[in-house]
Amino acid sequence: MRATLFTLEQTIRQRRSADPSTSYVAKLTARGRGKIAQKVGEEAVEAVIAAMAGNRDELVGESADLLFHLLLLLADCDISLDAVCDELERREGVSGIAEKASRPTD
Ligand SMILES: N=c1c2ncn([C@@H]3O[C@H](COP(=O)(O)OP(=O)(O)OP(=O)(O)O)[C@@H](O)[C@H]3O)c2ncn1[C@@H]1O[C@H](COP(=O)(O)O)[C@@H](O)[C@H]1O
Repeated sequence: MRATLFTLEQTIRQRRSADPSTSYVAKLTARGRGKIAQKVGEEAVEAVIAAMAGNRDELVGESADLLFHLLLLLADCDISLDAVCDELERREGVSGIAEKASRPTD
């Protein structure tokens, strides 16, 4: 999975400057960060709807759409997938319950 996402990240970075008439990545990039962010939100909602409907095939497809558009947004913000993976690795073995309990209270 990680290799697939890294390959897709590279493809996205290469396609950002392609001809928008032949590249969806270039076309959406040209529409601006707000539009890319909006697509991430839409795909997330579609994934949630598929999950709640119990539609596994739909959820797989919408999850792929979501990951693709998230990578596009990260590329637009010049944030590498490596940075996100590093953050996830930093969290490995730390229970979400324990982490939340250790936060300073306001
Ligand atoms: N993984 C994907 C991928 N997943 C989804 N999509 C496109 O994302 C778009 C999302 O479709 P939607 O119906 O949600 O959106 P839309 O048709 O733009 O509709 P509106 O936003 O206008 O309402 C579709 O055009 C899909 O084809 C993708 N387009 C490209 N890739 C990868 O990116 C590479 C480069 O693509 P190009 O830049 O198009 O060459 C490809 O080789 C693929 O590996």
